[in-house]
Amino acid sequence: MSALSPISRAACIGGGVIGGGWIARFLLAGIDVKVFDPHPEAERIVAEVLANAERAYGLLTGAPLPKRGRLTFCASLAEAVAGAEWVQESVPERLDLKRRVLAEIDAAAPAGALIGSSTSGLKPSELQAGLAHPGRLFVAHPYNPVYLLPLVEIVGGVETAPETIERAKTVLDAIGMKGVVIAREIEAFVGDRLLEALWREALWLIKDDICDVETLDDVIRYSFGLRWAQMGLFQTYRIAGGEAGMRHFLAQFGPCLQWPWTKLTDVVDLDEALVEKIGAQSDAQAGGLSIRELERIRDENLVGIVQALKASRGGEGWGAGQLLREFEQRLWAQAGAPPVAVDRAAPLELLETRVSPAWLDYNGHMTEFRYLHVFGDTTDALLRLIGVDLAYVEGGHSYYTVETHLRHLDEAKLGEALMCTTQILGTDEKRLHVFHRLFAGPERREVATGEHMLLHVDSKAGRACPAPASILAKLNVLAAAHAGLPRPAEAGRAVGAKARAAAAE
Ligand SMILES: NC(=O)C1=CN([C@@H]2O[C@H](COP(=O)(O)OP(=O)(O)OC[C@H]3O[C@@H](n4cnc5c(N)ncnc54)[C@H](O)[C@@H]3O)[C@@H](O)[C@H]2O)C=CC1
Ligand SMILES: C[N+](C)(C)CC(=O)CC(=O)[O-]
Repeated sequence: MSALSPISRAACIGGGVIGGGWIARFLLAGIDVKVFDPHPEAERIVAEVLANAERAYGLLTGAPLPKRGRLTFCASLAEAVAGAEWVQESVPERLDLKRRVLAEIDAAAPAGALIGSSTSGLKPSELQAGLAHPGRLFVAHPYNPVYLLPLVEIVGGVETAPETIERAKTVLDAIGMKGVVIAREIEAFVGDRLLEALWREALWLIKDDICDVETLDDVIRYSFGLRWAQMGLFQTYRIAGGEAGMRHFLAQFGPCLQWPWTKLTDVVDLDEALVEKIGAQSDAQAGGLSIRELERIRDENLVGIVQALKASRGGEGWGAGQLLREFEQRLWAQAGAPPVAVDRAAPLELLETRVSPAWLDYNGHMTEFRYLHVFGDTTDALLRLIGVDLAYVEGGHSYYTVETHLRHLDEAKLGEALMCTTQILGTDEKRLHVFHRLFAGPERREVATGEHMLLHVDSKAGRACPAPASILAKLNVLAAAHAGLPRPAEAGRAVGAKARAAAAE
């Protein structure tokens, strides 16, 4: 596969919550990562974050991700940054420490390397002061978990070169992230300005016993938290203004800002009593779940939300879901044909995926139409194998499925590995008759079969037509290899009538 990213080597300095997330993000984009973190348990911590990230990606997408990059832990910062094209600093949020570490990075990194800081609020101009090469330093402020949330605020300081910002954005966009360039540097940029305001107000509400932490979180997650994931603030309020939109909203609710509704500018005193109060309420709220367990629940929820957004607007996608759709399209376009032997007398192993949270129904298992989804993806893999790829489809021809027979044999549960095989039952110049078997879990239980008849079509004319010799030649190799296989006993049930009629046109 051709490279997904314009870079292939990154260094991560600091491998904690955010550094670990960056490491996973880079590795899963096929980028080799060298890490320096003096913490004695850095390798274990990173391995746990990476395991969660791989699990989340398995749930997030069935698109063919590039081969995972190589992870190396280094004994020194200089060793880690040697050869790196992007160095990401994620050490604790202290100006003196960051300046010292960034100076070391600047001295040791290759001349062309980009240097991003994960700082949540320190201005890039303060971070780059005194560096020998300040032009390549910028803030790349991500959101936790970095491997799932796509946003990175890109902030340049007074000495950052415009070309640095451009290059950073290009790399982030290529690996499925959304690099948003912040026009002017301020402390805490945009995201944390907003979050800090909410956070300050929340602390007052707890201190003043207006509610406990669980009630406060419920108020967010059952209401505006759901809205924010898909439309942010201003577009949400535009709709809340009714038919007159934003202007009416401002006229009606603007004056409230002068009322004593908020305490925003006062900072609560986080004394021992308040820290203990919040800590105890938070412990009770967690109900015994560990941080790693909470992370996995969070990740499943985020995956479900992004997938719902991917299905929005009739499948075009919206917001973070549209970004995922576009990323997956690039992955599929680069994927090429699946790496399988076409002349073996055995069903083809064309697809491996996992049961995603968004695929479950009220019975707690994979819902019925997702079986067709998986079989459809398998058919697409078969089509790419015979040369029916995106370019072929854009050229005006394709195969359309005209008849399907599904059999549901067993349940597939959340997160289970799925594997699909395909046997060619018959072909001619217009028809392609296939039989898929879907297996779940490590023991490969057969959970479904799908029998499908496809017709080669001229998509502009909307009618069946013979496939060209180049496609038929590949198809015939497969069909010949499968000709000696026993025909599945379940095949042939009421499949074929519609296709026969259409093929005869
Ligand atoms: N935790 C969060 O939600 C977010 C944090 N950030 C930013 O990311 C940065 C890191 O924060 P976290 O990952 O949360 O902190 P953390 O405490 O989880 O991780 C910091 C890591 O840096 C390592 N470290 C300390 N000194 C080092 C040095 N000299 N060289 C290399 N590694 C060193 C520590 O061993 C630790 O593993 C901060 O600037 C923070 O503001 C940004 C977005 C969100
Ligand atoms: C708390 N925080 C300031 C470190 C948070 C962030 O910077 C972004 C996030 O992930 O919420």
